[in-house]
Amino acid sequence: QMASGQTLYEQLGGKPAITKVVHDMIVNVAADNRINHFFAKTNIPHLQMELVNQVCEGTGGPCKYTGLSMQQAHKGMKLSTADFNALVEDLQKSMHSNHVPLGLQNQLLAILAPMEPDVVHQ
Ligand code: HEM
Repeated sequence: QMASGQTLYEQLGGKPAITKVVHDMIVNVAADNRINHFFAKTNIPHLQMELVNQVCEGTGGPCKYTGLSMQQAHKGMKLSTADFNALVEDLQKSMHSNHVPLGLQNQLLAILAPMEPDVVHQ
């Protein structure tokens, strides 16, 4: 998405801002009893690094996501749409507290939403 010649990556504030939003989302997930059990054995710094690169690349930034496919990454977790929506809420809370404008929030969510079929019921 280009608006006023800027990528969504640039409009979000680049890698520092994306790193902050992803970090605070993970903090929200850790406090979210609906879904935090899924992350009990997860290497959180690694997950954060992968997520930042994924969001950076997906929004037009100069990064390369090197992790697993979304289907592979969530295989065997048997995630539901409710789990997916809980994580999205935790991301929205993070974007809100980091003062990401609603239009940009919705653009990022529109990039993530199509991944749902690869994440849930795997
Ligand atoms: C659009 C939504 C989502 C995206 C973009 C996403 C992205 C990712 C990425 C990039 C990884 C790292 C893959 C790797 O290590 O190579 C990952 C791992 C993981 N995801 Fe997601 N994810 C999403 C939804 C969810 C949901 C809804 C849950 C659970 C409620 C979840 C739980 C996990 C867990 C537990 C891991 C770590 C697995 C491990 O310990 O290695 N994800 N995800």
